[in-house]
Amino acid sequence: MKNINPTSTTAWQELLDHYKTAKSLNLKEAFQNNKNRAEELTLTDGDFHVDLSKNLITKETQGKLVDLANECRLSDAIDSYFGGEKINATENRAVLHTALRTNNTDSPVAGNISAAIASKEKMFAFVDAVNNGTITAANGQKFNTVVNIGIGGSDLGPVMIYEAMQAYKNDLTLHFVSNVEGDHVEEVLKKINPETTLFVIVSKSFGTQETLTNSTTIRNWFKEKVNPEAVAQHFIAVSSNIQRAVDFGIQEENIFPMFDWVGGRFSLWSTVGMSVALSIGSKNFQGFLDGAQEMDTHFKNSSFDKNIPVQLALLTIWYNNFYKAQSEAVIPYTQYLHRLPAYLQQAIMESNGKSVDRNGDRVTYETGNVVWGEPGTNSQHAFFQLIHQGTKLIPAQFIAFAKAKYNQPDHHNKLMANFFAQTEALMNGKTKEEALKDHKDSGKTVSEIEHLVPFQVFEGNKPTTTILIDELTPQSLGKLVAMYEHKIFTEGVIWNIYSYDQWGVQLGKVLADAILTDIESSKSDGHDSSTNALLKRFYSRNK
Ligand SMILES: O=P(O)(O)OC[C@H]1O[C@H](O)[C@H](O)[C@@H](O)[C@@H]1O
Repeated sequence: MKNINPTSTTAWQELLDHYKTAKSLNLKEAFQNNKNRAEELTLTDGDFHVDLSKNLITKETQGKLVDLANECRLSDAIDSYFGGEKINATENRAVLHTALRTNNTDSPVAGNISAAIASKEKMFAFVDAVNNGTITAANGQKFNTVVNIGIGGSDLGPVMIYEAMQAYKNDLTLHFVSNVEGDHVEEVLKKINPETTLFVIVSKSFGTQETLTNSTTIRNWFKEKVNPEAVAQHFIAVSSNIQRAVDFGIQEENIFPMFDWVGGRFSLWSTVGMSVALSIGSKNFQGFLDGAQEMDTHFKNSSFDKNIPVQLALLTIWYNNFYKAQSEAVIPYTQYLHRLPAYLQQAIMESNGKSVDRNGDRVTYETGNVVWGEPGTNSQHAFFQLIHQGTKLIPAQFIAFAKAKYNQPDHHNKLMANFFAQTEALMNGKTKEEALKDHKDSGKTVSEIEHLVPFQVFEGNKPTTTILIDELTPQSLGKLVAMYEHKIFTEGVIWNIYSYDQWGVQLGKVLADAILTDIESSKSDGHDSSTNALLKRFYSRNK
């Protein structure tokens, strides 16, 4: 991939100029002045309807942002991405999570795709056998519980999908143990019957402290509760480090390989999805992969002005680098997606939280957007106040599904009414006149009204993107997640950073190990005075 500093492009300079006038865009007026605005700024792909028109852009802005993508050679970068070039240059690896969801082996990465298919088939054979009772617990009973032991990409994706796919799950109950906190593991062990539980240890490296600590504790507990011989039937592993998994005591046939060309935070399509596949069945898991493939095709083949991930990424660049927005919100209007923001936090912030460009130089512009969110309508009763009336610009993506899973029209209509009302209200705000009107016949005095009105005026003009999808299914969920993956990729290309390493996380691991050695010998004098005092306090109170 070419190393192009985005700020040195002509398009960037033009965007800087354009911003001087564009920043006074008033959305309400823009809609009044252009009856076709919604149509002109809406993108569709099958069941996805993505309305960008309530954003602080015009067709001209969009054109200039597309020029930026072209100058940054996004097209070549997409070819390198799907073509298996080692775009994760600092780790000398290709980035091929897209190879996990295609059956088309007529591709420059046919070898990777064939390996992915073989590994998926092994996973599906196991999933089907557990689901139909061919593979059983050591006592011959059907497994009724699965515990996924993993962290980061080996946890957040599977949890998010499991929660999202509740309407598709079978009678297996899943639990997730991720945090190294002993209390987390204890709380899960309290709820399960080891005799009918399958434990899935998920660790790409099989070297992550939290996962190995939890796995060891659970295995010891299991040996005591059941018997040591039964470990072979009750513990399986997903890893790219087969040897370490074997050394841990997992039978080789129960190790499901993953590949070094799939990054942890993009691995939910691989055998990392084992627990989820067990719970929704292989057919639904295949639907999830198929949906992602639909988005891959859309991303590869659509012109940039009609390309959903590209346009979403360009909006992020526009707000982040020109409006200087600090964060963006993702608000799914369904409880099923309550873990989507947490999942996206890793995918987005671990990928693009970088301050060094591809030449190894410190960037001179903002990268990596902060992302956060919670489901609507709950979040309306929590942090929406700040989006409506705070001082910060928080562009928000609103996601909803036209069709609900259960026939509760009263609920669904109310949910959707809120969904539409919020983006409209964020855009329109409330003028002084409108606020005054609300007090008509209120019985309040003029001075009481005048005192209140300034607090009840909303500036409006708050940007939102509406993503309206037909229905939450394995297919549409896969498509949605892939949409964000390609958005992340596009941002990384334009920011000229490496999106697929995470050296900052490694540093945290090393430092924790050093302090652990101190804690194990009750040492509290090797650090700064704050850390030394905190260690002392911990020793004295942990009794
Ligand atoms: O799957 P593992 O090798 O155990 O890694 C788990 C996690 O470790 C680190 O936190 C990485 O930054 C994550 O990207 C990864 O998902």
